[in-house]
Amino acid sequence: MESLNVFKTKVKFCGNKSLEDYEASVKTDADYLGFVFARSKRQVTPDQVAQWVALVHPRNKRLVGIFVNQSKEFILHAIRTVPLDVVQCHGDEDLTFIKDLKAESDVDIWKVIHHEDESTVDKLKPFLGTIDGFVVDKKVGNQYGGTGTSFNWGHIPLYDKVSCENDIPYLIAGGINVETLQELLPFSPQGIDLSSGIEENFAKSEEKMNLIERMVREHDKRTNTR
Ligand SMILES: O=C(O)c1ccccc1NCC(=O)[C@H](O)[C@H](O)COP(=O)(O)O
Repeated sequence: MESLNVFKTKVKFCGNKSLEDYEASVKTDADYLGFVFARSKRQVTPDQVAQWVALVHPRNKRLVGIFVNQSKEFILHAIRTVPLDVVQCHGDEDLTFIKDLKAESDVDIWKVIHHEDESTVDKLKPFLGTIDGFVVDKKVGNQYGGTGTSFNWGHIPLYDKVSCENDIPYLIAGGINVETLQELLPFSPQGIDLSSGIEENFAKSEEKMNLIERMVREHDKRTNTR
């Protein structure tokens, strides 16, 4: 019988920007698949994603829409078009915006915090009690995500504490790939979120995704048997 306290690191494969990317990600054991509806080299439209999901069932995965400072009307349109489970607000959206969005939709709302220093964690405070989860990422210039750049992971315990105290999940994002994951796993983040690190020639690589999953599973096995 499985122990009740088995810990499973959540995995999100983000930035699926073609049917081929989506099909490759669906085959994995990831918990979440992400689609960037914001301006980006990975930008997709709600209509495109709706077509892919109609063609290939997402199995047991939760679908996450990524938005950066976009209108509430556009986000609600995306929710009506794609069976999204989560809206990830990846820009400078404030509490009023998130409360309005929550009032008009029944999806989970995650807020992204861009880590700068140890005080960044305080930026989460106003959102606690409203958001359903958060993602910690790294902003580079005016690029809000998908940069392949990581922040100082020594600060993860600060975010972990907020997550435990408020009983909300979080993912660590930014610059995670098959090499850097070795340095990240000792911090035992609750979940990881990857985009550039699972690409090869700008397409999702099944090989990289499988390797990432294997590394995470081995880490979980070690942690759970400690
Ligand atoms: O992936 C993008 O192009 C992107 C653009 C603008 C905002 C967010 C974006 N991605 C959202 C994600 O959740 C990524 O997984 C996260 O930023 C990590 O990206 P990476 O450093 O490339 O792994």
